[in-house]
Amino acid sequence: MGCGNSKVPLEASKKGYVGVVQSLVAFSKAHDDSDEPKKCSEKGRGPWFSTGVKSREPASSSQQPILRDGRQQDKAVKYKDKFDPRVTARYDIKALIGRGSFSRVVRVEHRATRQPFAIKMMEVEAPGGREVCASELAVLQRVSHANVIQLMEVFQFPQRVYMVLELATGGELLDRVVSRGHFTERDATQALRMALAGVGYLHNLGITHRDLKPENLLYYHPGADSRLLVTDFGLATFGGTGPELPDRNTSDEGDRTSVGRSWSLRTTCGTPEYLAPEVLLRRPYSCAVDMWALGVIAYIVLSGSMPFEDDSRTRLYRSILRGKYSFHGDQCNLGTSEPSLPPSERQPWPSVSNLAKDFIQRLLASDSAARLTADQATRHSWVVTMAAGSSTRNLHRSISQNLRQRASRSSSRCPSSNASSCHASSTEPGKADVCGK
Ligand SMILES: Nc1ncnc2c1ncn2[C@@H]1O[C@H](COP(=O)(O)OP(=O)(O)OP(=O)(O)O)[C@@H](O)[C@H]1O
Repeated sequence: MGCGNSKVPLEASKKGYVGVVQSLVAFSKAHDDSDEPKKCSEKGRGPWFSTGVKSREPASSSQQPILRDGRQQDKAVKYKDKFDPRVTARYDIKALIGRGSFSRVVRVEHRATRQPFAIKMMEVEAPGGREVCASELAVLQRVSHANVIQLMEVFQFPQRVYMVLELATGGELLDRVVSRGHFTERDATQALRMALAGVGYLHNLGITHRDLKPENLLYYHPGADSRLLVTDFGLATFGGTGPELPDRNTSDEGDRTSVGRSWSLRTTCGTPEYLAPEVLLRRPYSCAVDMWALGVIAYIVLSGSMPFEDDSRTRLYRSILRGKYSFHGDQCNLGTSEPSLPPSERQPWPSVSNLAKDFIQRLLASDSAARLTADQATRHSWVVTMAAGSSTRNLHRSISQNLRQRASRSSSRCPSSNASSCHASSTEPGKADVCGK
């Protein structure tokens, strides 16, 4: 279940990782006209080799039911032809999972071990594909954490890159919220703690994700004890973490590599509803943008509605810059034509604790320097007390109702007049003049 518009892509021709796949292609052409994938047994030596299958325990086949097999399998047959035979010699393609802007993701089985994996096939030659692929690979080849999707092996050819990934079969974060019959603040903190663990790990490595949203948080398996995995590193970058740079304005037009929180990033990218104010203001920004996005995610998980939403991009950005959200409900939901629940029951916020609201407010702080870091967020009283306590207040009905209504009105979103009248200013006002330019 998705929340948000299509993403704002990486600005073209930035320095940094663009060159990685180019050099990979050049390397491949210069050294091997037969288009043979480069092999290596070790991670981290460079992007132009297969890393060899890693040994993280895959989900068992009994933990696979979420993938819808019928039509996907037919499509998989179609996509099999597009796969390089050197990949299909090793992996049996079972079903199509989904498509991204530059990618197709299929469920596969390792022919020798019968272990299930996902393969993300990326079109390197599509416009913009090179940058996205290079960013994703550069990050995936360096990470290993229980809450971050694990790269197992890579096959790289001039036109396509095949990333063999851990297979996540538990579905997206919000799908699970809806599919459960019961959802409490405690459940929310459990999910957020896992997301924070993954994001904190990335930040400690100097990586900023830049496209955190519920769709990019996948459960490893359908069981209640599943890990939650941060996925989709197409917009991720090295930088934005580490000691603050002495001169915040020295950055060139591209992102910089650096090793907490340095305001070293400049590229405007991400998904509109999740963009932090500093990104919209085109100021140098840091990994704090991920913490803002986690604030948006926390708001959605607890209410089923978006803190910032508008059909008009300009108005959406203006509300973000004004910090214009409220804990009083979502006018868009109130305005729907089939209100199967009375407004009081569509409003989870009166039932949500003040601590939870405080958590969100500290993440949705317009001043990025005041925003919680991943480590601070993990130690926030709401996360600590809810994880230890047993909150029984069931928010499920109103959250899932709101989420379903959002999904069903995706083609006819609520009138903007409603949206602009429904939010009260709650954080730093006064920045609206900057937006819409
Ligand atoms: N390792 C994985 N296991 C299971 N499903 C996955 C895995 N990786 C990606 N997916 C799913 O495959 C689909 C396509 O993912 P992909 O990352 O290629 O694109 P996207 O993020 O949906 O789109 P875009 O590239 O435009 O951001 C999504 O539904 C995603 O949840």
